[in-house]
Amino acid sequence: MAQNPVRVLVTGAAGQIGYALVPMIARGVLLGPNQPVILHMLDIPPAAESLNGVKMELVDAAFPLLKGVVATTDVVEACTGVNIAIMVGGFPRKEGMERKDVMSKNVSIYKAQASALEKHAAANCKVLVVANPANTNALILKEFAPSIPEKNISCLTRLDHNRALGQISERLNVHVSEIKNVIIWGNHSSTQYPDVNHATVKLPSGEEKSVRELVADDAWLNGEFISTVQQRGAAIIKARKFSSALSAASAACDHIRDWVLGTPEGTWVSMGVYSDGSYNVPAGLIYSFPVTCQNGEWSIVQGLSVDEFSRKKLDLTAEELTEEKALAYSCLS
Ligand SMILES: NC(=O)C1=CN([C@@H]2O[C@H](COP(=O)(O)OP(=O)(O)OC[C@H]3O[C@@H](n4cnc5c(N)ncnc54)[C@H](O)[C@@H]3O)[C@@H](O)[C@H]2O)C=CC1
Ligand SMILES: O=C([O-])CC(=O)C(=O)O
Repeated sequence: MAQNPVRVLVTGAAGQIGYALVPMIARGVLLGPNQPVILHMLDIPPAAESLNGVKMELVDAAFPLLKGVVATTDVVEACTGVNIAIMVGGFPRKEGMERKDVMSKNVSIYKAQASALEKHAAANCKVLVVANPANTNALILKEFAPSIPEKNISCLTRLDHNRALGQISERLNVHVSEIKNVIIWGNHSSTQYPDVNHATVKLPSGEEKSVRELVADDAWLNGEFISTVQQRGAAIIKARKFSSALSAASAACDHIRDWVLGTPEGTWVSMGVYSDGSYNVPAGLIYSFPVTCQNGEWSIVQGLSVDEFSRKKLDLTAEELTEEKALAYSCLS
């Protein structure tokens, strides 16, 4: 029997990530090749014409899985009945703006969109926030949508996770699919901590070996590797003059797909989720942890050892998130 279509909201759909993301969703990259979808696309009125152009291209692409498109500048229409919400729309930092100015704009956007989702989305809607500052936007969304379970609100750090896999793959000359269990801890910012202490590589013999052992260069792993992943977004902006879009869209699909369909046995991924105090990370932050997913629910992987070097890095990125949270709250008052 044909499956009912899933309604997927993409905000900021006329932007760069939106343009890369909506065809991936319509092709089945998000939810698999048998799951029909209806796309809801939201943008702001100045982008309405461009948004309509994206809708025209979706029609022209004649995607077999795409059962409908709602393209709108009305947040209520956009949120109505959605099962999955990918929040890409936001206010970017512009020349001469202070951090607080950007935070203040995004706090009011995420507050308003939280209310619309809470009132109009389908029950059990899963939310992924991509727009920066992603962790704190997700936290504001959670605060202003109290009836959406905190388990259903997350932010994107899968791009950083994939970037870490990419760096190890290049260094060891092994395919990314043979590497697993890197971790991104903390904020989607330059304080994030890409951690390979539990990561392994599957060798052609079938044996699994630790990344640290195979790289055999702690100075690189504790130095250049970390800073390369932390600064990758900035390096892409320098090279392309625009921020990452195709890799961000692809990571958003990876995040939702694993959340809904589950992570493979023995493998974890990184997701920004509401901290319950695991690993002594302050409760009440949206913080990136290693998670496994089953039956549409994530759980934080417990019991991993954290050495002194890592502890400092986990704390540093938590401190930044605590400061961001305070700044966001000061914008509300
Ligand atoms: N978490 C992550 O890994 C990553 C996050 N990002 C962030 O994703 C966001 C989007 O990036 P791009 O697509 O490159 O930006 P973009 O500027 O090309 O697109 C953003 C879109 O959002 C729209 N928008 C602005 N306010 C809105 C609102 N209130 N409601 C709905 N739409 C609204 C804009 O009109 C624009 O079309 C940025 O905040 C960027 O920093 C980018 C890459 C990776
Ligand atoms: O830095 C940016 O604006 C884009 C971003 O989040 C990333 O590429 O990780």
